[in-house]
Amino acid sequence: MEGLASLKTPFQATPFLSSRPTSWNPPTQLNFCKRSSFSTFSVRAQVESNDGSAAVATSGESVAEALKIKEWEVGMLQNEVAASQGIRIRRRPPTGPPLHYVGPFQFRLQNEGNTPRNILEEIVWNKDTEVSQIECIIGDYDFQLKERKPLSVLKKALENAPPARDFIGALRAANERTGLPGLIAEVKKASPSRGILRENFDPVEIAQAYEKGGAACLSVLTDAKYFKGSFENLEAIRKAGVKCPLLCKEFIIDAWQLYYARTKGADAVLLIAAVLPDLDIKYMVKICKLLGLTALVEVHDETEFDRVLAIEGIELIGINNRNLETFELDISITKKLLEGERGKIIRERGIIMVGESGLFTPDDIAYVQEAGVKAILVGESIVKQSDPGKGISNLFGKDISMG
Ligand SMILES: O=C(O)c1ccccc1NCC(=O)[C@H](O)[C@H](O)COP(=O)(O)O
Repeated sequence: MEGLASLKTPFQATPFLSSRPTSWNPPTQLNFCKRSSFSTFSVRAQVESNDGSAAVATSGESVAEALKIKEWEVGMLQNEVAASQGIRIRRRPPTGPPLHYVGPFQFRLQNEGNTPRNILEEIVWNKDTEVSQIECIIGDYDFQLKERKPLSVLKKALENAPPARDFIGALRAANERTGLPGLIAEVKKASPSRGILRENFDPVEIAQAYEKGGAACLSVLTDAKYFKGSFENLEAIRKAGVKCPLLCKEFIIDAWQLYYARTKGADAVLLIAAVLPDLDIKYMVKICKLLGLTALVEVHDETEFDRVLAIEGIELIGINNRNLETFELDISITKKLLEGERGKIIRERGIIMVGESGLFTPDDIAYVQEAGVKAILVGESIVKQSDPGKGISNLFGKDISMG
């Protein structure tokens, strides 16, 4: 550990939040990352030291470091805002910014708090790295979003995107046609809680089987690292002529992802209240409306549900029966959240409720329908079947296809 002290830069970010410590905790671990590809600016950056004195950085390296410090500060502010709304998921690791470079490696001294507290937090931290395209090795995984394009380029690409289709309309129509909750059938190869769900995974074939089997809409996993999904899958399903509207099942943390999803043919996106502060949800719901995307806002407990109900303009809310921090499944969560005053508000506003996760039998469907959902999101129980279309009739206990 002694040797690590010599890696410390004399300059650190000026603390701007009263609750934040003015210096880093003692390092417990050394993290090696591939050096990020900051361009070397010839501008001057001002960085303040712990004692408040300012220093001017002229080299590209120091500017890059100053930028990273600022980026880290923004992340910490996001964590504080989220925590004040009862959000347990921290947007970024609470470690200090990188402190030194040696050769092609960037050294970062880590605090004990740098370990994600649960799988959802790990996914979010990974997504933050992916989306901001900081090339980095996380464990043995070296990922970079292949197609990070500036927003101006994405906006241009929107002109050629296939038109957005009516996701809620499709769910309502299915519900009216069958008298059962409209099905959002999930195209998912793997998940953190269940591992590989289907070895022989052909997304287009599965999507077509779901459509034929009576699904109203599809949910397509696009996260690569934890779900073995991709935007190529989403695009391929859309291009294959599947008519069911498509939900891009992604961990959205940045509005850029909404534009990206739309250019790839998504009709709807998932916004997770356990991850996104209120202001982000409000802002993203507005962008979704501008893009013609439907926002499915997902909650898991009363606090999240009340936060979402306080936001105007939300038309589709999912109750996830799976606790994404512990993987625990309990379909009575749907019933619990829809009882009493909250259920009344939902009915008055005509919001469509979606029961998500852990639905395997006709009894499960009847239970959540009785609780008040007009739609369900189902993955495991149907994607694992050799014929996923047949999986749908098994799930409902009858054939719900159009015939
Ligand atoms: O399913 C997981 O392991 C998981 C872990 C962390 C974040 C999200 C996760 N799942 C997303 C979902 O909730 C499901 O894919 C979806 O609701 C379908 O659930 P199921 O029918 O139980 O496959």
